Amino acid sequence: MTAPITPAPLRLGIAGLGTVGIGVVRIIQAHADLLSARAGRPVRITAICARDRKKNRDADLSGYDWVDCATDLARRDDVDVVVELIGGDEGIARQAVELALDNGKDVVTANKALLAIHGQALAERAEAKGRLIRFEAAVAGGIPVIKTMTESLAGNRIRRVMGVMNGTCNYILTRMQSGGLPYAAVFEEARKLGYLEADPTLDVGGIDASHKLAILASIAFGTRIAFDGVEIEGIERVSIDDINRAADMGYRIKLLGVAQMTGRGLEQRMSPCLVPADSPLGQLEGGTNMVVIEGDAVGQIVLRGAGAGAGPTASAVMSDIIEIARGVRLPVFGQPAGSLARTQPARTAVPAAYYLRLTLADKPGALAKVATVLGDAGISIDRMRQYDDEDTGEAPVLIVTHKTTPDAIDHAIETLPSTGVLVGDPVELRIEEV
Ligand SMILES: NC(=O)C1=CN([C@@H]2O[C@H](COP(=O)(O)OP(=O)(O)OC[C@H]3O[C@@H](n4cnc5c(N)ncnc54)[C@H](OP(=O)(O)O)[C@@H]3O)[C@@H](O)[C@H]2O)C=CC1
Ligand SMILES: N[C@@H](CCO)C(=O)O
Repeated sequence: MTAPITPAPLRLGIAGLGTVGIGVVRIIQAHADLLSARAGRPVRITAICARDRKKNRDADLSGYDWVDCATDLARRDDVDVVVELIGGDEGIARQAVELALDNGKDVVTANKALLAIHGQALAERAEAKGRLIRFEAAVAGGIPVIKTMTESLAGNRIRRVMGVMNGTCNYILTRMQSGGLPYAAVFEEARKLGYLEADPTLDVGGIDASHKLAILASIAFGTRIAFDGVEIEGIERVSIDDINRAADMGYRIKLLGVAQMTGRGLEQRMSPCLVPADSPLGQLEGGTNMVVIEGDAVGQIVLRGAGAGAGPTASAVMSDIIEIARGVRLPVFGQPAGSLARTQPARTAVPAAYYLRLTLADKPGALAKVATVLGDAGISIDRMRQYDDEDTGEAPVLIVTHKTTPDAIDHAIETLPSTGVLVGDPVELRIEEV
């Protein structure tokens, strides 16, 4: 009698044993049988790598070979897939990924920065070598948005992709609202909770979310990743006054990414926007992410879930590993890299309503002068509220416009100081239809 043939295991080399890396190790250790059944073959870690070998990682790593340099994983014969969980768009992460592809290994990564900057070159490299790069965890953590777009929605022409893709910013904005706290205080709170990236500008400056948006736009529109084409504004200038006054008008402020293809080119913008408080995006609390995809056949899809953290992010990494173990082989961005179109970046021209917060000198005719500037720019006022000046001699005024163009708003903002009635700079935020 012949013994049953055991399928060859898929052998992993894991580079990076931090939040996500250890999360992956834990899932593989806890669910070995389940993974094997679903993948059709065992999934094994053969070698691991991090910076500090002596660090207590609260996990049993004794069964795996330790290598001192991540590129060594890419050189090993007993590694089929290099799982890059170090981070950063340059340095060792990039070297390990490139070497892995060159040495005939597939790559799984959660590294949105690397993909946003070098995604096209890496995809071409992978395809030239007949290898894969999978990156479900790179966008919106545990939310399965990459597979949804490349597989489930492959029959659609995508009209628009938008969403909240940075949990830290959403935490800060919702916490400012719930606690009535200023930005600086909540920023400090987020730092103490360990929510901020080592370089916090990546979060609050909107860069991390823009990396993710650029990746989604490439898949959605069949275009080469164009991170440079994202118009980026972070949340640093969002004040507690804006949070409160937007709430008065029935809105929430979110760091919102929007990508859509227009006749003029690809619009990609990441900026604080107002959304209706009762909309799914408006109700998104804390570190949760949400991605909204609009396809011509399917209509609107809303995906919501944890955008970060060991479990959710490792869950997404595992989905890629199982996909490779099953033998599913898809082009990196959903179609061959050579067929991805070059695009022109296009500045947003889609009309929207706008929120304007102005502080005026509290004197006769001040409001009339503002109304004249707006009228001359072709901007019609929908709603307006003047707040108590508390004897300061100043009048805080909030205006919600009817839909108008970004050019008209820019023109009005440039012209308003010439009225001589403005105290400080006006604040202008787009109100996004969702
Ligand atoms: N944390 C999250 O929730 C999410 C993270 N990601 C992405 O996942 C990736 C990993 O993130 P995360 O786990 O949070 O990061 P961590 O900072 O927690 O872990 C990074 C790991 O990389 C190791 N490392 C750093 N430099 C080197 C080096 N030169 N050689 C070998 N190893 C090195 C570190 O080693 P040591 O431990 O010894 O210092 C550490 O184990 C990043 O690309 C991140 O953007 C994506 C979605 C969510
Ligand atoms: N800094 C990121 C981590 C997940 O990508 C966030 O806050 O969403």
